[in-house]
Amino acid sequence: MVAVRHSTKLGPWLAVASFCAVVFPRDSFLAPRRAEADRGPSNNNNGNNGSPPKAVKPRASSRRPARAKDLPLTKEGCLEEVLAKLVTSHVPVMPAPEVKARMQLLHADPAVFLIPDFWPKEACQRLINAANSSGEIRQSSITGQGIYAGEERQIRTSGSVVMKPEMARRYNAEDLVRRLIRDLVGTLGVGCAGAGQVSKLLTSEYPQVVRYERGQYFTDHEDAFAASKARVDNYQRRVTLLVYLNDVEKGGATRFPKLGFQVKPRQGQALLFFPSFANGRPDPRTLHSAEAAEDEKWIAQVWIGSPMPSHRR
Ligand SMILES: O=C(O)CCC(=O)C(=O)O
Ligand SMILES: [Fe+2]
Repeated sequence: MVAVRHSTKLGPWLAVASFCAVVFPRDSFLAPRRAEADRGPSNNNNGNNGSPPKAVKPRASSRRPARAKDLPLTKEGCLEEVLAKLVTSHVPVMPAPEVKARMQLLHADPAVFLIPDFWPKEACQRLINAANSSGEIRQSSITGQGIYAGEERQIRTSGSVVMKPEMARRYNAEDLVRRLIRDLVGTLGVGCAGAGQVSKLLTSEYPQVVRYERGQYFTDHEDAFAASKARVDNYQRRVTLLVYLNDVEKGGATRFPKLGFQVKPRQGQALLFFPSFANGRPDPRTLHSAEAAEDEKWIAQVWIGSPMPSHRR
């Protein structure tokens, strides 16, 4: 198995607040630490038992909680039940009612949510413009055990810019970066531990903006760190949020080969899933990839993490 590291500086953008509706990232940071994965593509590179992943068509908004097609758990397919289970299995998610009404359940166990119209088109375009005008987009970083210089290009060929505060400020995107965290915590209620309380243990890595030019891709990988690595660093990724910043007509789908579906990028849509269990072990079912883009693709991406349970003080 190839071991992969995503290289992203960690910063406590996620301020801890009493009420999840009013959470903003902090401007001052604790000493940044490296968040590196040595967990990489597991064994499955070619989809689900050789059959091509099915496209997932976004559904129209509905006041009723959404149900995923082909749910592996027929009795647990209801959005409410999936949210209830997440509290103990992975991380609590308590979306605001108007968001919950729009949330689509793409997969029940493990939970994968799609939120159409998470961000307005104008905000998406502004973040693309900020990343573009920064001139700081570099080969997306992956280094790790067993990977030699140059090999990372075979695993991930996209370009990224890490939206650190000074960068966001310089390119007029500070409000958007703050909004990304605020929406993730305040609107989607990630980490809300009941009665509006946000877990004090969660922190956010610096958001990244990623560009895939024609032919660029990211092969099968897990976002969580190997448990051994997470224990040493006392940090594990708990939540992945991807916001698709543009419509991508051809290529660029996010694929979940073990779950048998893929998501076509639509501007403003968000994809939410949980790369590790509550006990800090990676959830290998969340293996995913970005298929090669034909049309240019832009995403914003943010990881929320926490200390490993046994290290909690
Ligand atoms: O671009 C995508 O669709 C997936 C990106 C991803 O998995 C990542 O950045 O970790
Ligand atoms: Fe990923």
